[in-house]
Amino acid sequence: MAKPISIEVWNPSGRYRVISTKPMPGTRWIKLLTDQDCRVEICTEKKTILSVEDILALIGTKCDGVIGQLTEDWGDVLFSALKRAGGTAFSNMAVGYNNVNMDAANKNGIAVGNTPGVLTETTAELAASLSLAAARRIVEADQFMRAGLYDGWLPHLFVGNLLKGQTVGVIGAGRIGSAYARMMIEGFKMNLIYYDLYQATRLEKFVTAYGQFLKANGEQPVTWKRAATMEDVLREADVVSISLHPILDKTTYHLINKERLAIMKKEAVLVNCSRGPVVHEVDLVEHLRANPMFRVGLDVFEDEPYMKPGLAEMKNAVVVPHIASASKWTREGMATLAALNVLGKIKGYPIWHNPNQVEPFLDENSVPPPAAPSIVNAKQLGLPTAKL
Ligand SMILES: NC(=O)c1ccc[n+]([C@@H]2O[C@H](COP(=O)([O-])OP(=O)(O)OC[C@H]3O[C@@H](n4cnc5c(N)ncnc54)[C@H](O)[C@@H]3O)[C@@H](O)[C@H]2O)c1
Ligand SMILES: O=C(O)[C@H](O)CO
Repeated sequence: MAKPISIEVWNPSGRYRVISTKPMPGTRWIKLLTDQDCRVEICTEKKTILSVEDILALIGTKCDGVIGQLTEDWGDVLFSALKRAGGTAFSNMAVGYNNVNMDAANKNGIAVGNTPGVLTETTAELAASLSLAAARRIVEADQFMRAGLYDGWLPHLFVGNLLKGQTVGVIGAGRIGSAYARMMIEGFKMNLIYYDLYQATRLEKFVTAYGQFLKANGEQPVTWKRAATMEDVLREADVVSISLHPILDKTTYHLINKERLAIMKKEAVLVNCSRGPVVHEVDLVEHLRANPMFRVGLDVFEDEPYMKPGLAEMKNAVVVPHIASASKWTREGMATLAALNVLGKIKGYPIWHNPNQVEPFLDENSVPPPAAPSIVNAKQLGLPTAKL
């Protein structure tokens, strides 16, 4: 489109022009901006993914900050246009920011925000749901019922995997990976093996304490192990969940490929709620085809919104459209954090000291702290941090 036509404007006389490239859930984020002298323009175009040209037209000649989406390509073209328009702030409405070229943002002096924490539990719950759905063949069984194929209980009908006492593997035991691990350990009494560049001390302490609790109650205690290599996790785990860092670089791109799939158990479950390109999807389809008892739960895909040929036909794959953070509370909270990131930078507020603790910004009954909740390039831009 030459110029976006559908724009919803809030507080037209506001001093700072803030654009949201999509309508976002809730209205708190709009009020927080308009209360602080922002004119908020929301692009309401029906098109799902805006192109760079679309966003350039939105930015125009005067724009202080933009709230964008993970589907958009934020590189030098957009950041330099934002800079020319007088802008200093951009925030993804997402914790992951692999759609953002950080070098370009730094070069143009644009602060880049993300939305950690608020989506941790929601995303972990979806990863747990996919683990169960895949292990217990829920989607396959549902389709079978709806097709009218059920003609009575059978000993072999949709036999799946028991989770209790099995080993859950987590690759990337950060916020989401640790929350997922706790759900699987507490809920299904699974043992843990994880791989991360850093030690997940709190998670280890939790598993130790829970194991002691189970033992004191006469139950089999759960255990944990920090793996020396990712291969150890793949080899030992019955259910593996990937919950890695946002940056897709040579350490995370196609991390799960033919060779690594081959070392997994034949009846393992693999869940990906991180980013699609972490898994070599063509190799995965081949592996699913050759190993019908191997199952996968996918929220993300290598070439979203598309799936690689063959994946849709695989009965041993459960696929959902990137909905891991899709609970009402979380999505409204993500919108709030993204808006406050942009607002904080525009107003010259300091950066919040701990992006793992963003609760004070999410309490609807109080005024949020005068800070930008999470700016990922604060250090590079020399922005001050504050504990308020
Ligand atoms: N599917 C979704 O809707 C959805 C929702 C939220 C987050 N995500 C994705 O999940 C990611 C994780 O989010 P988070 O809040 O848990 O982030 P986080 O930073 O708390 O955790 C990421 C963990 O990965 C580890 N890590 C990074 N590179 C690694 C490597 N090469 N090998 C092993 N471990 C590595 C980090 O040390 C860290 O502990 C996000 O960046 C995003 O891409 C997806
Ligand atoms: O990175 C993220 O936040 C997700 O992919 C969307 O919630």
